[in-house]
Amino acid sequence: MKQTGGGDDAKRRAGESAADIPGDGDVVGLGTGSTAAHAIRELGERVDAGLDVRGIPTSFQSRELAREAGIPLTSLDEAVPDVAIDGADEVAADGALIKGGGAAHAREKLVDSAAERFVVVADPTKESDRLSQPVPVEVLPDARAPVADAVRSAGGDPTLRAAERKDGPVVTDNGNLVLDCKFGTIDDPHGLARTLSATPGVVEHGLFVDLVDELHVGTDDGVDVTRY
Ligand SMILES: O=C(CO)[C@H](O)[C@H](O)COP(=O)(O)O
Repeated sequence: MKQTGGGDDAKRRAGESAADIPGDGDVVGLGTGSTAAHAIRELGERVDAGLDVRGIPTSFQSRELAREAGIPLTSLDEAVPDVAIDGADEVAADGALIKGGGAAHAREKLVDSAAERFVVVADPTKESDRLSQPVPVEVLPDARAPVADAVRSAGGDPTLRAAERKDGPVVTDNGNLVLDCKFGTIDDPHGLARTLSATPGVVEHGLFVDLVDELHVGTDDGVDVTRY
């Protein structure tokens, strides 16, 4: 069941709690979204105070934030992340996630799955018994129609994500489009993840299964930590 108690304070508590994790010498995957942004800003404060870390951003947004926060950057070509800190749109009881509300899930999955330890930061509104939010699917621009057909065949209802401040679709940092695919309650996230991954033209989908090591949920007065 969905929880109440969200809001920016809860997100900040979660982000600051996760920013406690990296130690000197660590490489940190920097997630995307408003909750991960709190972690990035807090990490920046710690870098200012002498912490020696390097960040690997998961999006244009997290790169900009990290630069502003003064976090030195590196890439997956140079280093393996010791820890990745990232947000989520929905977190199931077993730690399965839906991500991609910011259309950054392709690079997020790349960085988060490469990390030795993947830490999710969230507020209580993201928690759910079973996943039921639409699944964002990043597609090559030419693949929009065939992927939409494949999603329908898999029982989903795809909608091309529209941009809010321009006419036309959202274009990802990778130059692709996003289909938000409603499947209702997802009974078999592993099976659906396999089906989407095997569909030609799909760059990446927002189902993150068996990836999370730790969940930090900010509450009204603290942070609940779950380890998987
Ligand atoms: O997956 C994401 C971006 O692609 C974000 O992590 C997700 O949308 C959560 O965002 P927020 O912390 O702002 O609620």
